[in-house]
Amino acid sequence: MTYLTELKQSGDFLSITRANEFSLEPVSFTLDNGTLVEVHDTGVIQFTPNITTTKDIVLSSAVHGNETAPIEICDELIQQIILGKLTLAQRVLFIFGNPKSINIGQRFVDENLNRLFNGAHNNETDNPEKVRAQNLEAYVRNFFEQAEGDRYRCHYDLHTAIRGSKNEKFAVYPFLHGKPWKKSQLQFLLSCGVNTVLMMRSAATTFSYFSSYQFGADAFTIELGQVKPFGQNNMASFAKTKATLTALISQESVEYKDFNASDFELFTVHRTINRTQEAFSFPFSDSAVNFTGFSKGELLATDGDTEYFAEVEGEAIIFPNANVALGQRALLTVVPLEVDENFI
Ligand SMILES: O=C(O)CCC(=O)N[C@@H](CCC(=O)O)C(=O)O
Ligand SMILES: [Zn+2]
Repeated sequence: MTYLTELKQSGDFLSITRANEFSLEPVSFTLDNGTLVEVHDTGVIQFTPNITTTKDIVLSSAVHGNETAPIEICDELIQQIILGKLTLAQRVLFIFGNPKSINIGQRFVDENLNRLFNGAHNNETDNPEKVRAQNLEAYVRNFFEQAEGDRYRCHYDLHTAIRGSKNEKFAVYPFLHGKPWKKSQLQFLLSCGVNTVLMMRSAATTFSYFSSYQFGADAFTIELGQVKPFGQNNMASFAKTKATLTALISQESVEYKDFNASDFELFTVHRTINRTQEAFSFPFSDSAVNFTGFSKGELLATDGDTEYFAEVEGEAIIFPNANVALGQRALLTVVPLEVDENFI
């Protein structure tokens, strides 16, 4: 096995992944502490401790290849596990989503991978991202379904945002189809340094929605800061996230700070604006940050002949991107949400 010796010695699964952009021969081996290591594919590595575990945890990064901070966090965790410096107490599946897009330093190669989940790939094979989405769905499904009994499932899909943000770290809570949001998850997020959460109000084709909807996992897209090239991330700003993830995977259980609604800024999606025309533009500059609020009646976007104006006072912009493919989301707007009876 060509890469096995290198992986055991260095723990550098990221470099092996980057050297194998589209596939990697599966291997498995056991660490001295008894943890089973299974490489399922390039960028997909599973750890199963040789003890009774209660949680199945998916940590994904590089679903967008230029979002490097999450990749660095997961790379460090994987190395620590393989080199025996971090002993796991739970089953963990790490995923580097799109290896070629890491290598070219771009959000994606042919198509945005994070719009292809939950079946949106249509089982088509016309580009590598569609193939990857199908394979990643299968790896996650196998990971969750091969563990027996009543187990806890979660999937944290780690990203960084294109723009700066008034609220530096924030999470997207996928649509739960009426099920209540969990305060315990907000406590986990707060421990990661994330105090801002957006509640989605419709189904999506994102990786986190897939795990939430299909497997009942506590799943989030987590935006940890702004996109930076490798080496330019201020890793100190991710210390709480890394420490919280480390505790999650290496402890039987984790205690978080008591829930207090005033610790959080919660938002709900007011609307989604898709780009339908080549001529799509925003009236604000590229330096306008996420969570910038607009006055009622202010122009938010122009899509061909259609102008979108803020419908409510303080309607705030999230993920504005005029360059998305036609038919895709170019802007979300959000309004504040109070903690109410929809939480357990
Ligand atoms: O900053 C941006 O414009 C995009 C950052 C990003 O990749 N966000 C995710 C959010 C996924 C979700 O809605 O759960 C994405 O757009 O895929
Ligand atoms: Zn992203």
